[in-house]
Amino acid sequence: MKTFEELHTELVTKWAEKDPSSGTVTRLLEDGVHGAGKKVVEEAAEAWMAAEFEGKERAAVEISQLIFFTQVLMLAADVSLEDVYRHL
Ligand SMILES: N=c1c2ncn([C@@H]3O[C@H](COP(=O)(O)OP(=O)(O)OP(=O)(O)O)[C@@H](O)[C@H]3O)c2ncn1[C@@H]1O[C@H](COP(=O)(O)O)[C@@H](O)[C@H]1O
Repeated sequence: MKTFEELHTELVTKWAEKDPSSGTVTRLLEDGVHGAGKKVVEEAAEAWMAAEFEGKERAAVEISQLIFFTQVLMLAADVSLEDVYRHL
């Protein structure tokens, strides 16, 4: 288990190092902002459907994917946690 911030720190580090063992880094290099953005939209729809029709556990899984791909989009767009938190 990890928190939002812990996942973010891990992804930022792997992205900065262009860690070749990271599937996230590999995918981001291939797909960029466009690919990450499409995944956010896809996972948002899946999270909505799971929450409405599939119960709490499935909703939690899909929301975790939405969080992950939101963080991937942040990396792709060079948006930091501070950039986001400033607006909360
Ligand atoms: N939390 C995640 C995570 N959630 C989802 N995914 C990726 O997203 C995929 C799920 O997306 P989909 O359901 O759309 O699966 P898909 O069918 O393969 O995707 P498409 O065909 O749509 O492209 C998984 O197969 C993973 O590749 C994740 N990949 C990594 N993490 C975490 O990110 C960190 C870094 O991981 P690495 O990059 O693997 O080192 C670690 O803490 C991991 O636990």
